[in-house]
Amino acid sequence: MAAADNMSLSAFRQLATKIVCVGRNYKDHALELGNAIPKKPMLFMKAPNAFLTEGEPIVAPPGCQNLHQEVELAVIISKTAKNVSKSDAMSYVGGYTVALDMTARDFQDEAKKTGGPWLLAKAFDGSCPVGNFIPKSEISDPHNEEIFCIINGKDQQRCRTDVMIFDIPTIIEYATKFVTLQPGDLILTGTPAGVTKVVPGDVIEFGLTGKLNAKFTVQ
Ligand SMILES: CC(=O)CC(=O)C(=O)O
Ligand SMILES: [Mg+2]
Repeated sequence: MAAADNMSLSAFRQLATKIVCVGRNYKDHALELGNAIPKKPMLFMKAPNAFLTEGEPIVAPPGCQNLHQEVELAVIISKTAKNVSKSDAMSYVGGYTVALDMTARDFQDEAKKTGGPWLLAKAFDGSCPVGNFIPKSEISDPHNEEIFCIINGKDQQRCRTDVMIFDIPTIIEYATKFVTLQPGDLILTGTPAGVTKVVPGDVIEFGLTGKLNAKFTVQ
């Protein structure tokens, strides 16, 4: 059995060396922020210092005035993956979770203007709250699920995963040409429309309909 199959959330969190994130993978979200639709997967990275699990508060990075939530289906890698073909890609998946790609939107807007990197906007400590581990066997088709995000009891994001622009095999094939993925690494597959500013006291619930619910509070 591969290393990350059937493991607990805390085990994969300990193994993970990185979180690879796909940007602009849902047309409606790219358009809501005035971005072009990408022709190939747009990748950036967070480090394990970004992980938050339930019970830990979401905290904006110093100086951020516009913190946004982005709910995303996350894929957990089960074995070392380098130059993986699309046809083999799903055998490298050990399970799933749902995560928030917390984004300091003001820092990101500034970086976009100056051509600077997104590190402070996307990879600050605690920028990746994650839900529980969902074993691969519980999801027969990750492109036929619904992700949701509810803020203070109100639906904020809800979308089926079949509309993602680049599917999971395409993302794994593309990413592993450049970056070796290790067991426990996460791929965040991008967010649909509905990102918004969150402030201290907000309660963010998110998950995969019928399969996962997670709840975090902004401090
Ligand atoms: C514009 C973004 O912040 C890209 C991103 O993270 C996404 O999920 O899309
Ligand atoms: Mg994102």
